[in-house]
Amino acid sequence: MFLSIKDLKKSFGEDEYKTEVLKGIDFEIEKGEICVLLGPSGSGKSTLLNIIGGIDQPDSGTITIQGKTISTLKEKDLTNYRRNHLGYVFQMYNLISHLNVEQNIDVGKYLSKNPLNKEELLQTLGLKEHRYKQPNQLSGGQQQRTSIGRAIIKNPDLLLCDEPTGALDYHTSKDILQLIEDVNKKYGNTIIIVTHNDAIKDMADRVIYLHDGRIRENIKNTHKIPAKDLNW
Ligand SMILES: Nc1ncnc2c1ncn2[C@@H]1O[C@H](COP(=O)(O)OP(=O)(O)OP(=O)(O)O)[C@@H](O)[C@H]1O
Repeated sequence: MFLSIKDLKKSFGEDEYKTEVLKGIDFEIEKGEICVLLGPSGSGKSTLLNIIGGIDQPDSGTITIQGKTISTLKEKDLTNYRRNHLGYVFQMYNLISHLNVEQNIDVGKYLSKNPLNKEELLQTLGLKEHRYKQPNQLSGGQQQRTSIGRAIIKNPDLLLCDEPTGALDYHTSKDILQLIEDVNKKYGNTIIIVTHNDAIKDMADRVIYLHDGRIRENIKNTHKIPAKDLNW
């Protein structure tokens, strides 16, 4: 199994201010799967993604990725884990404003021992003719393409996407979802997408519904459809 999560718990605050956000999460993801994480606002999706991404620590429980338990790693090993295995895509792109498209993608490249070919990736991303533009000269979709490029150039085993289409209109969202699908097909990365958009579940291999800090449903989708055919 590529990713295995067992009895993961997390709370914030103390004593009477304590909120249990994850109340015992168990699931597994196979290598190369696209997993969509759905659930109402406040159900714990981002908290779970941040723990898998090594940005936050659980109170208890284990996360194992390719046989390595990451939930007990110390800071230095956690940094190496993030650097060598993870890519992160956020709703708000988080590009560096004074760097152009290519330089922003290079930020990811420098972090890797084994980066993908940049020319080929720029082609896949549809960014070749925009490579010398700065973020403020790009549309939202082009900015998100750049941020996916930055995350994917190091060829991470695991790509974590937190509301990757949250700031985009319908057509641009579908473009970005198709790009995520292309990347998954071409490079075989395992992908977790957190979203409020229920329609995205149809392109996933696995759909997990969180509700109030617990998994309400964990479904293997055997009839997934191409991102271009999604409708909402
Ligand atoms: N650093 C923190 N300190 C205190 N409470 C937090 C912290 N991070 C998250 N929470 C709380 O944990 C709960 C779950 O938040 P989380 O962001 O994981 O939910 P979510 O399902 O991603 O929500 P949304 O869909 O609105 O982004 C919320 O009640 C939130 O207020």
